[in-house]
Amino acid sequence: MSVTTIGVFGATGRMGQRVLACAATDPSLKISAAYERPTHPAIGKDVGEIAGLGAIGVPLAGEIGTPPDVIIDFSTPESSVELSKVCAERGLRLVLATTGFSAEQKEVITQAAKKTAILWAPSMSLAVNVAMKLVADAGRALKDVSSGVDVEIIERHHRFKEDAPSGTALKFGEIVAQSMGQTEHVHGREGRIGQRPRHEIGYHALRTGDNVGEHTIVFGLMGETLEVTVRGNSRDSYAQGALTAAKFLAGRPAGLYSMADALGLNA
Ligand SMILES: NC(=O)C1=CN([C@@H]2O[C@H](COP(=O)(O)OP(=O)(O)OC[C@H]3O[C@@H](n4cnc5c(N)ncnc54)[C@H](OP(=O)(O)O)[C@@H]3O)[C@@H](O)[C@H]2O)C=CC1
Ligand SMILES: O=C(O)C1=N[C@H](C(=O)O)C[C@H](O)C1
Repeated sequence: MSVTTIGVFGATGRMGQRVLACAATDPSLKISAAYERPTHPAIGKDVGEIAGLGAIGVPLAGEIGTPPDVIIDFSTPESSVELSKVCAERGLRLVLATTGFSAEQKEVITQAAKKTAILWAPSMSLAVNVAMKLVADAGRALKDVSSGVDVEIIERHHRFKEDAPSGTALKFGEIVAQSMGQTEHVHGREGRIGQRPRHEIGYHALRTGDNVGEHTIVFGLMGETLEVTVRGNSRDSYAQGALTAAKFLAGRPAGLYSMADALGLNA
């Protein structure tokens, strides 16, 4: 059996710890490194201890020393962008799961993927990526309904989330616009007086408690409503997806890959 070595960037965060925990039980993976910012108070401590797994012999590092086969990143937009530049310079493969990028930051990542293999997805979840296919199909089927179809996207996440709407909600909106042709993306309805125009997609973000992530795409027709909903029950859905992505990416040439590639959903 071939073994893929991974390094986890943002290792002490909510997602970083679940990635470490899931990887530790997978014999086809070896955790060889874990990173945080160089000034992080836990630098040098065993990351297994930090993640509640017991010691695994991997100290938390502030920089990339001997590189793993693939780095998995769940951190912040600023640190992810810097990481993508380092990966491009050193030819390191990167699973990039962070969300909340500006247009300029997205361009830096896109350029980095010309020099190394980057799998970039706002959701590593299998169910979410299958839902993306369903939503594209629904959009194509409903695009020409003469009385019009209104699309609104509702997402719910935990109170600690720092970006809104979620990267996944924005991706769902992109997919809907590609399949149906809406030209405007509207966030909330306050101050929007008058009837709803047809050419917009509405986004609504809720932040409550410890919700690990829910997305509902509402297609409102005259006389009926179609909704596609995905609910995360545990962060392990994203962590397992990121590990699948790392195994897929190992040994790949430079380029920008998606979760649909890793899951074989493009076939
Ligand atoms: N694609 C997907 O499937 C998913 C994506 N996400 C996204 O992943 C990101 C992280 O989420 P979550 O784990 O909840 O967030 P957390 O805030 O819990 O974790 C982020 C971690 O990144 C660390 N970090 C910050 N700066 C650096 C740096 N320069 N170098 C290394 N590490 C750094 C933080 O450290 P410190 O605390 O010191 O700042 C923290 O430990 C978010 O953008 C989220 O939206 C989340 C779930 C699923
Ligand atoms: O911050 C989170 O938690 C999540 N973020 C991602 C997003 O912004 O889409 C993915 C998932 O929904 C969890």
